[in-house]
Amino acid sequence: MGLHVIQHPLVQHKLGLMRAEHISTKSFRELANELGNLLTYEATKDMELEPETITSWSGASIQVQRLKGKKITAVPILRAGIGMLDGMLQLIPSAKVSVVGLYRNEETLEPMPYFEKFAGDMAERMALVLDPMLATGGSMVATLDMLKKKGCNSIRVLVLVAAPEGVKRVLDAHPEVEIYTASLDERLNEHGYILPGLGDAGDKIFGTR
Ligand SMILES: O=P(O)(O)OC[C@H]1O[C@H](OP(=O)(O)OP(=O)(O)O)[C@H](O)[C@@H]1O
Ligand SMILES: O=c1cc[nH]c(=O)[nH]1
Ligand SMILES: [Mg+2]
Repeated sequence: MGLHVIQHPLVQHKLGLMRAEHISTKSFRELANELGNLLTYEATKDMELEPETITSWSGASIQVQRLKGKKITAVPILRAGIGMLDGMLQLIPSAKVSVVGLYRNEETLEPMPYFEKFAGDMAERMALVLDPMLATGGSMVATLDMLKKKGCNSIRVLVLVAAPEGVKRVLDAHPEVEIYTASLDERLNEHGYILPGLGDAGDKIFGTR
């Protein structure tokens, strides 16, 4: 499938609130987490279940469903991806967290790696990569390259806003990856910012603008 643009009304409403010019740090941060939660819900819709027999409250033996298969690691890309992490962990509280640190060189727009710390057994895990912005796609492709080097081959990407340029770059380099986003925006401006976009998501989440 490749790209999934989530049209759920709550997702679209919350993203619309985030686009306002004078949004506060508090509101932007809350909404990033709420959308992290809703995108996680959508991105895990097809997870496999397996039946298990348990003793229920009445003492009867009943069959229930439990999640089967791969363990999960959340992969927030520093800094801005941290803004979606709590929302994801509300739904998957037992997920391990692997952290990748990258910033974009403002002149060249190339990703500059500065940190990585992965969970164990990456080959056995499904990675849910978190970053509010998929712009040129450089940071995301660098992250996916790092994940694959660790043996991780089941990867889903969760971004609040995606530019067509970034989607193409990611899917050209990693065609099997699924991208979940609240919006496929119009384009990048001459500085590599997404239009209409959200502005600098990291600065808005951390209050450093
Ligand atoms: O698709 P790209 O062109 O690579 O741009 C997207 C990246 O840029 C932003 O991070 P930034 O470099 O601003 O770092 P920050 O999260 O620390 O603010 C954003 O959070 C992505 O990681
Ligand atoms: O629009 C953009 C592009 C990259 N990083 C951001 O925070 N915003
Ligand atoms: Mg930033």
